[in-house]
Amino acid sequence: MKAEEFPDKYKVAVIGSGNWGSVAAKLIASNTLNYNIFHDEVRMWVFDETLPSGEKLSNVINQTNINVKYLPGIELGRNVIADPDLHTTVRDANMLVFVTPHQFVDGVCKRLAGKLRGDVEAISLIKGMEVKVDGPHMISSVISKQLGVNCCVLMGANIADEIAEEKFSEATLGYSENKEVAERWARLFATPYFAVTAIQDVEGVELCGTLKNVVAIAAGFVDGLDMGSNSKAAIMRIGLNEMRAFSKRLFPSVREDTFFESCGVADLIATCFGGRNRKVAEAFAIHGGKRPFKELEAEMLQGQKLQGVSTAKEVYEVLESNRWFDSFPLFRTIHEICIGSIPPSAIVHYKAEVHPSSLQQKSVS
Ligand SMILES: NC(=O)c1ccc[n+]([C@@H]2O[C@H](COP(=O)([O-])OP(=O)(O)OC[C@H]3O[C@@H](n4cnc5c(N)ncnc54)[C@H](O)[C@@H]3O)[C@@H](O)[C@H]2O)c1
Ligand SMILES: O=P(O)(O)OC[C@H](O)CO
Repeated sequence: MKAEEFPDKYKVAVIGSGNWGSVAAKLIASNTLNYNIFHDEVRMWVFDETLPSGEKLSNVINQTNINVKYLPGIELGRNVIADPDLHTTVRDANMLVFVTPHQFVDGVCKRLAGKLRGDVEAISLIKGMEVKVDGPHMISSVISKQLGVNCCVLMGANIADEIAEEKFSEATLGYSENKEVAERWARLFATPYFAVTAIQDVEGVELCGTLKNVVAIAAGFVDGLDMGSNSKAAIMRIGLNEMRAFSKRLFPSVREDTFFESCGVADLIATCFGGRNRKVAEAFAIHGGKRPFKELEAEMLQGQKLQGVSTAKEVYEVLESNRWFDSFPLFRTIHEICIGSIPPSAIVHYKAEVHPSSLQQKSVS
């Protein structure tokens, strides 16, 4: 079925083919076959690479229907077509799913600007933010502004490998205005094992997904130091409070109940127990902070990317430029540990600091 033969049907393209990108393509591909409103074919952009066998990853995906590097052992669906060319991937599409690691999205958008259909809707599955000279920018707004498109977000307690095996999980779809568009996205993703709830709070949903990766780094430090469950629970509680306070300072419109959706407390729990950020941060602490994250990431994740370390830096830059350090001691400490300024054990000592301002309160005039 060619897109030009059925102009009224929605045509989906997935931009990104890592661990979560491949699972997203699998979920979507099952639904484009199920629902008549979508074209069957799902084109997935592959940032191509040569495998140890000498073959191109995109060719192997098309021959085997499996992303052998980022999601081995899982069939994506025969209607998923891997495409190493970004422009042919999006050429006919009017539903674009962005799912690259966050550090690459700016470059991808620059290449796409002016090359899209006029009726494009976008959704971001990317957990991260960008800090530019004029301040922080959520990834959905980078996509929105650079491409002139509306952009929803989909976040949640979604460890990709578990969803690939069709184990039940939930996700939160954040939208700003158009409920009909949000419902179309929900229909594209939802399956009996992947429950999607749409809420009108795009910034809140995206900030939850972004900031929980920073807290997961702290949870990994606690695990690496073998501090036990009480310390880990304390770090997660303090982290959730800082997530909420930071989100509300950036966007006062962020809704309180968003933190109780899958994108909030549930993703925090999933990531602090089962995620890659936790795992690599644990190794960092076991090595006493002596082996840099970049080295551990390359060794342990085999091409998959951490988001929490760079997000911790981006959050730190926001705290610094706004003089917010006093209100976010955990976020501040996490970044300082990541860059080696203080040891991993500082993760539970930051609260013991005595600030000059607290001493002043006791002085008698
Ligand atoms: N993996 C998960 O469990 C999971 C779940 C939910 C959300 N997410 C989020 O989804 C986003 C994507 O994560 P992922 O797991 O699909 O990716 P990943 O961690 O598997 O990253 C690897 C991908 O990055 C690509 N890449 C490498 N260099 C590139 C470049 N210069 N330009 C463009 N692409 C390049 C690789 O080709 C590969 O597709 C992240 O923001 C992540 O936080 C991940
Ligand atoms: O593996 P992580 O730490 O990147 O986390 C994966 C997902 O974001 C969990 O929802």
